[in-house]
Amino acid sequence: MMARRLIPNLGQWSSRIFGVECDKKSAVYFALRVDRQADPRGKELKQLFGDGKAFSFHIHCEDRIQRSKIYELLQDKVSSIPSTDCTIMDMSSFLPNAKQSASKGFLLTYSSDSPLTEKVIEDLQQVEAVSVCSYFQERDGMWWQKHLSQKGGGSEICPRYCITLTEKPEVCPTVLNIINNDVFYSFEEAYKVLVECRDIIPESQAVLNLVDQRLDLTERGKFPVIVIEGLDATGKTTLTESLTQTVNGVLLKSPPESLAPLRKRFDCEPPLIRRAFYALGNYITAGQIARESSKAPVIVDRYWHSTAAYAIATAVRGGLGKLPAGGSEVYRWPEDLLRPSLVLLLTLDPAERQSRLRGRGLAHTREEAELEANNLFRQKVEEAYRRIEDPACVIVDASPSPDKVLQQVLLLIKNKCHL
Ligand SMILES: Nc1nc2c(ncn2[C@H]2C[C@H](O)[C@@H](COP(=O)(O)OP(=O)(O)OP(=O)(O)O)O2)c(=O)[nH]1
Ligand SMILES: Nc1ncnc2c1ncn2[C@@H]1O[C@H](COP(=O)(O)OP(=O)(O)O)[C@@H](O)[C@H]1O
Repeated sequence: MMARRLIPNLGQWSSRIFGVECDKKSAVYFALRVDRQADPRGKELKQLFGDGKAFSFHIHCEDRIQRSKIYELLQDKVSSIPSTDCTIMDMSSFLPNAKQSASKGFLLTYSSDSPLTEKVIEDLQQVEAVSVCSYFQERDGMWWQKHLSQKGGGSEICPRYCITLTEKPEVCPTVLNIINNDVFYSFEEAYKVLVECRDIIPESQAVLNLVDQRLDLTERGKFPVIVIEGLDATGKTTLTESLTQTVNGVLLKSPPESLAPLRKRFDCEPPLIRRAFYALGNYITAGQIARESSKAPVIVDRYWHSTAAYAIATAVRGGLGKLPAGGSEVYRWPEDLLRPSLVLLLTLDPAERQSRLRGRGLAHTREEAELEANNLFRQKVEEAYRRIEDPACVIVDASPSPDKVLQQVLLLIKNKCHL
């Protein structure tokens, strides 16, 4: 007997809002409606759902670790359909109160019959935590959302709800999702994620042990703390090493060496887990910065800007215009994380960076590969870097020779940190 799918009751759904990111520029929002009056504004829904078939997939799972794993499965499944057969759009479902983050999913529309698409829909209906809905318009002009239950075994329960266009919510669902799901704004929030995934990722306990042994110092010492940020192959390693020697400083990096053996394991996890790992790396490094900056200048190779910029650029689908505007709360520095004296962002034109990357060797991580394959992702990372505040990055042109870049940086440090 197939386990009965938990179809959310109307109470939970009656006020749900669905946001569909239709393309790089716009989104359509609709909500379930209790009354059943035809909605003359249905033409946007007609455009959204098209003349063919339309299905949405959402995850209903209380456990956020499981939810993040199932979302990756869902993403793999829907992206296995050739784009010639269908249109896939990001869809989020959320309750109007701004505190609750959205449940991420997809809207799939297609006109001509495609066995592969039908197979994917069939397969996803078998995944208990995935809620599959179809969308159709009746002769009276009303649009309906119908929940599809698993085939076979349980009896067909197919509740359906009227839907109607609704206004764009005050807080965009993707921003809701970023906070403490993709980017962590406190130590406790990141720590909780690793505790929750101990059962499925045994290495989490090793990370938690290292984090528990961290230096719980949060105050910067009397010497300057300079963070060097930038995309891969902009020259961070070269500059941090020469700069550390020149100022007789201490070189640190995030994630710290102690987490290096575990990094590969967490780099292949969903964003929720991977970012919590990197966030905890920043807190370990912060303790080391606090200790070392009481004795000498500290140079850091990547820190919170990298964690936030890569996370935001990954979480926000679509173009640069979809990034949260400057000043958004997603760009704010965690209150409990040691702030550096100065953050320098090395920038380089793509062609020069490519040639340095070739000179250095192949990309190692999935993220580095993504950076090279996806110009838009790279632009979003760079733009997210620039929008992070308190402290904001100071832009450095990294195209001159290593020595000239070093001289430029020494001047900046002298002016800004009186070193
Ligand atoms: N360090 C660090 N890297 C992150 C984070 N989030 C994503 N990444 C990405 C950035 C890079 O594409 C990739 C490799 O990071 P790193 O630059 O730290 O590693 P790698 O040993 O290649 O050092 P290098 O590129 O030579 O500075 O991981 C984060 O929070 N911290
Ligand atoms: N200012 C520079 N001019 C030319 N080549 C550079 C410069 N800085 C670094 N490189 C070279 O570019 C490659 C990447 O430099 P690296 O310091 O490893 O960058 P990152 O740490 O940002 O990935 C290396 O082969 C390095 O020798």
